[in-house]
Amino acid sequence: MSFPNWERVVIKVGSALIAPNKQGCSSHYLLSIAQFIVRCRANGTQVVLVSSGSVAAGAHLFDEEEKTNIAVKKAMAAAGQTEMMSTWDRLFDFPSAQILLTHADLRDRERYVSVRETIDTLLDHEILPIINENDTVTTDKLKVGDNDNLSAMVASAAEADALIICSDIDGLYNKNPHEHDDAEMLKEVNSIDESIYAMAGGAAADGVGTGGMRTKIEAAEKAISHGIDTYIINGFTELSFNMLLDGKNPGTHFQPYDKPMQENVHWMRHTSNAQGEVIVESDFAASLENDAEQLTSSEIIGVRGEFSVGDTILVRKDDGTKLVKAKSNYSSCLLNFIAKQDSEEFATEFEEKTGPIISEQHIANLEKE
Ligand SMILES: Nc1ncnc2c1ncn2[C@@H]1O[C@H](COP(=O)(O)OP(=O)(O)O)[C@@H](O)[C@H]1O
Ligand SMILES: N[C@@H](CCC(=O)OP(=O)(O)O)C(=O)O
Repeated sequence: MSFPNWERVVIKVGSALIAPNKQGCSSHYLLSIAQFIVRCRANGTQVVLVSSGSVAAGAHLFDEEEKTNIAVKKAMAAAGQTEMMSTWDRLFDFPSAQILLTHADLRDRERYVSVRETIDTLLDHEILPIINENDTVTTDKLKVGDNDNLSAMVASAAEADALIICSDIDGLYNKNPHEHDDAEMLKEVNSIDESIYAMAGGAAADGVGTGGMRTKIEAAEKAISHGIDTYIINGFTELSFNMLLDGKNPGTHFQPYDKPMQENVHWMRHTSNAQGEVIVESDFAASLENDAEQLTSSEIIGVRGEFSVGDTILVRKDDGTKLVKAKSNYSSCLLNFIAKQDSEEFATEFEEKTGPIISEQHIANLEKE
């Protein structure tokens, strides 16, 4: 077998590979990853690196007892980030570039497109983008929270062919192998459902990782629905990378969808956050995916939250069933106003002039959830 015909890959590297002993960065495990990146580039495959490890790398600069403090964690990330970047940079004889992102940068369509353009431009100039979450500025509302999901969002934004998640374990097991001796590894996952999520536990309490397998499966789900081949592999061993270069699967492979979601629909479904909700009657029967214009103000029984024109909203039934996420052509203020009008004629006329509340080309269907 030979190296897959990937034009672009995203490689995600977990904290344990960068700062294994919580004593600053070590290049011990990074050498074989760096070598893999060099070989990919030599094969004509563009590489984007999503690297964790800033918190773990900066940890040794702070006292043990203060490490649970949020401000100190952010300081650890700020200090560790420079060390992590310089460790990677020393391993390459080509330039690298640092991109620090929060969820706020990705759920805003303009900023998302801007991130994508920057990644494209760096790759066109043979510069290696190295991406991490901007932990220093994030709050609960702004953050992605783990680099597994971040790497899937980046892989989608970059239109990558493959996402390779390098971890401290061989792949996904049917139960946490650190807790169950009889755990068995899955080589191939053809679809992700609740039974797959049920296998996944969190990160080890005494480890440096965040999210464990659950966030890796979330990432895989995001990536495969965009048609991206996804692997969870053991980044400690060079064999994993040699196998990938030979076109073999060294860990768990997640089969991408045959019919991937369109890029803007995928962004709405998996990256964008709903800024507000529009509630319709429980017996609302129209399929908004096929006919978005069925959502008129006369169907709306409630508007929740504040949103502006162009923001993503969630349309759900009164009984809680989620229908679609969609781009709103109206602000919450205006929708509230027309939904409260007694005269249906007024509302119909208004919408005829102003256009539909949501449009078909900006909808992600959630009915199967
Ligand atoms: N079903 C499972 N299969 C494999 N690992 C699991 C499973 N459930 C929980 N884990 C834990 O997830 C860890 C990997 O995730 P994490 O610590 O977040 O690493 P990383 O830093 O690579 O993101 C494993 O070391 C293991 O402790
Ligand atoms: N942004 C954080 C990493 C968060 C994270 O997801 O860590 P990991 O589970 O090791 O990939 C950092 O740089 O420390």
